[in-house]
Amino acid sequence: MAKVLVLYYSSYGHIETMAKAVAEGAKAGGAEVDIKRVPETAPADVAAAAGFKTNHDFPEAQPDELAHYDAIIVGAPTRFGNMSSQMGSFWDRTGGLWAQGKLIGKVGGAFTSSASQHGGNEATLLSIHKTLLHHGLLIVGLPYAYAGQMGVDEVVGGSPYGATTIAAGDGSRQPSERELEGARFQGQHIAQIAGKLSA
Ligand SMILES: Cc1cc2nc3c(=O)[nH]c(=O)nc-3n(C[C@H](O)[C@H](O)[C@H](O)COP(=O)(O)O)c2cc1C
Repeated sequence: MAKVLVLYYSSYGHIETMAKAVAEGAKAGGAEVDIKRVPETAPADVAAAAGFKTNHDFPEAQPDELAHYDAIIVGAPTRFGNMSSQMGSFWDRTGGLWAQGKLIGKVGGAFTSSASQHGGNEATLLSIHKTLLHHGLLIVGLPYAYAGQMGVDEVVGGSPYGATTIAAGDGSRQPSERELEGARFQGQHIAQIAGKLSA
């Protein structure tokens, strides 16, 4: 059975909701799944002023734990077209793992959230992909087999680079069922591939 880690950061809960859906899909794909978050790095006064979440459903990850998994699926909100600095800061602590090649050959994926439909969500996914590639992970996105990413009948996230959701400028929009289904699809797809590679 493949072991999958869903590793996320979320200021307002959108990515946390997506992380749960990714994990549901990975479980359906036959994997043993953990969900962990990376630590908040914003100063407490900045986090409070911006209304960042302080109650979290999942424990903090430690960099060394990444080596225990067959697949790592990373979720972080879009910040000026990049992964959030909290997630980047976590990966900045993985130099030791990189030096030992501990993550080479594992399966990786990315999902994100952005305020607007074209606010840089694909660029954010690629920013996560770059980090995973430097560590030697094999990148898996959200294939067009998930047809819910197509169509223009409603606002919908999702791209071949990974699952996404659109939060709106004030954060009022929550992940739609179609976006959550994309997250589940990506989780299941990655778990199935990791299962084959680790068999
Ligand atoms: C400093 C900062 C920069 C942001 N940059 C972008 C951006 O470039 N494009 C965009 O669409 N949304 C941007 N956003 C909105 C976030 O992506 C949005 O709050 C997030 O996706 C919500 O996910 P969360 O609830 O998991 O934190 C930014 C938010 C902050 C606080």
